[in-house]
This record gives sequence, C-alpha cells and structure tokens, in this order.
Amino acid sequence: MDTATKDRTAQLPQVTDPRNAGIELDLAWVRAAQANTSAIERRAATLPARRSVKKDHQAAWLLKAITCIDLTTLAGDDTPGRVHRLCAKARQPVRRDILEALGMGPITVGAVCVYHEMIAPAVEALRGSGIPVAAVSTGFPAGLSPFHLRVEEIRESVKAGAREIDIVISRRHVLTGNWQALYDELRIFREACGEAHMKAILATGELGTLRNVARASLVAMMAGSDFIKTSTGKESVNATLPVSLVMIRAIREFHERTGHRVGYKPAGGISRAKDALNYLALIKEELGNRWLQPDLFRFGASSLLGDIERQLEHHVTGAYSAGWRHPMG
Ligand SMILES: O=C[C@H](O)COP(=O)(O)O
Repeated sequence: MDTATKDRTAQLPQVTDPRNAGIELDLAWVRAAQANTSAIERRAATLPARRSVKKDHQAAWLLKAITCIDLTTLAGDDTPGRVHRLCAKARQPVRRDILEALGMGPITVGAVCVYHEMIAPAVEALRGSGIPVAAVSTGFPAGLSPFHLRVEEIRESVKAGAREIDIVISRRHVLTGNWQALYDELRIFREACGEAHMKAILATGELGTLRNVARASLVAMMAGSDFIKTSTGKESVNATLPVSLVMIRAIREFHERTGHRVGYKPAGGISRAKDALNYLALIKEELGNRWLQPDLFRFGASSLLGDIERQLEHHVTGAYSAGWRHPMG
C-alpha cells in the first residue's frame, strides 16, 4: 500500500464538529422534498461498475471501513460472554501481523452496538479503549411499545453507560404524513439522550417510497439527530444504495442550508468487503472526505468485519482463509 493513500484514508485526523442542535420543523421544506426513483436507481446501479477501487488502494480503504464499523450483536441469545468476545474483536479487529505487513499501527472499530441488557458487559470489556457503546432503543426494532417506556429506555441506557443511542422512529407517522408527530417524538428522544449521540433509524424498507425516505430524513435532522440510519437489520429490505443516495443527498442539503453536519449509517445486510467499498465511494463522491470519518459515517454490521479480514489476509499472503477462522463473538 502506498503511503500517500494510507495517509489519505486510514489515518485522517479525527475532527469533531459541534453537535446538530436541530432547527424548528420546516414543513414547507419537508413537503418540497422529492425523489426521482428511476434517476436514483440508475445512478446507484452505475456505482459498483464505475468505482472499482484500484487494487493497491483497496487495503487502505478496507482499513478505513473497519474504523467505521459499529460492530453489532442484536440477538435474543446474546450473553455477556459473546459480548466480551465481540469487544475483544472491536479492540483488535485485525491480526497484528497483517497490520504490520500493511505498515499500519493498531486500529479499532467505530463502536460496539448491543441491546440494553448487554450495555454493562460491553462497557466493562471496552474500558480504557475509547470505543463507545451504542445501544438500540425505543422498543427496537418495531418501536411500538408505550411511548413513555421508549423514552425511559433511552434514559436507562444512557445511565448504564451507552454513549450512542440508536432509536427507531414510528413508521406510521411517515406513512400518514404526520411530520409534526414525527418531529415531536424525535425531539423528546433527543432530549432524553442528553450527552449521548442520537442515531435515528428510519427503517427505510418500511417507509413505502423514496420520497418518504427523503422527507423522514429531513425531519429527523431538523429534530436534532446526530446520525440518520437506514435500518434495524430486521426489516425484509435493509440498507440499499438507492436509499443511501436519497439519505446522503438530504444530509448534504441539510448541511448546505443549516451548516450542521449529520452522520450517516447504512445498516443491515452489509456483509461483503466489496459492498463496503461501494458505500465508501458513494460517500466520497456525494459528501466528500470529511464524511469518511467515524464521527460522521458508520456501517451497522454484524458480519462485515469477517469478510474484510479475509480480503486483507489475501492482500498480504495471496491466500484466502476460511470464514470460520474469523469468528465475531
Ligand atoms: O444495526 C445493525 C444491524 O442490525 C446489523 O445487521 P446485519 O446483522 O445484517 O449486519
């Protein structure tokens, strides 16, 4: 890997902007948002073909992708033991010999993402690492528990040590065009988060149209979300490139009009290294290098790291190892 590429991608300095405080709900702006589905799908379809990252640069981009992963376990049979193993992986996501062969020092993932009950073991296992714990919340994944309990769940998770809260929105507010109700709900969630960063999961696979995705993205940012996130990973359609294009363009517009930078998190079904490269290329083209930092970009993924490790090992040794040699938890 050439040094210039390494400097440009894996080792960019960490810059943190002030948080998005949100703005008043601007209904005229929300209603004016449109999405030309066929143009968006055409543009998204050209991306994998057009943007093949050159072989020499791939390793640097894959290392960059690792630093942006929210390493996730969200299963009913999660245990403290599994979470401890996942956190060990988060601290050292790539074998030292591979990093050394690539001329890299230690790296970590962006965060570890768990359910509320697993926050305590994750906080304990990550102590001293600087890696934040993210908790899914507000009745994840459906978000249909009583509202006061959803708000209380956020408070409990922050108290337990989560520094990031991945909330789910009420899809019905989008499907009925009740933008005021969506905005009000998100303001209350944001307030309950306090110092913890709020990532708003739109569950785009359940929002019906790309226009709804664009409008919900704007409302979520107006309400003060630090990140907007595609999916819970539990919908039948999760992160896709067309949906990403719509959300990323909403982020760009929001930045142009308000000066606030909001982060982006595609999540669900992103499991191959080449998918990760497509997302990074999309971010670079649409938002620029500033968004290729863990404070503004994350992958929500439970198995992506394993495939990236295999590709890096291949890059260094010329051979692929079996998937079972890269367990996550
Ligand atoms: O937010 C993260 C997702 O739940 C992870 O989804 P995945 O298991 O398809 O990678």
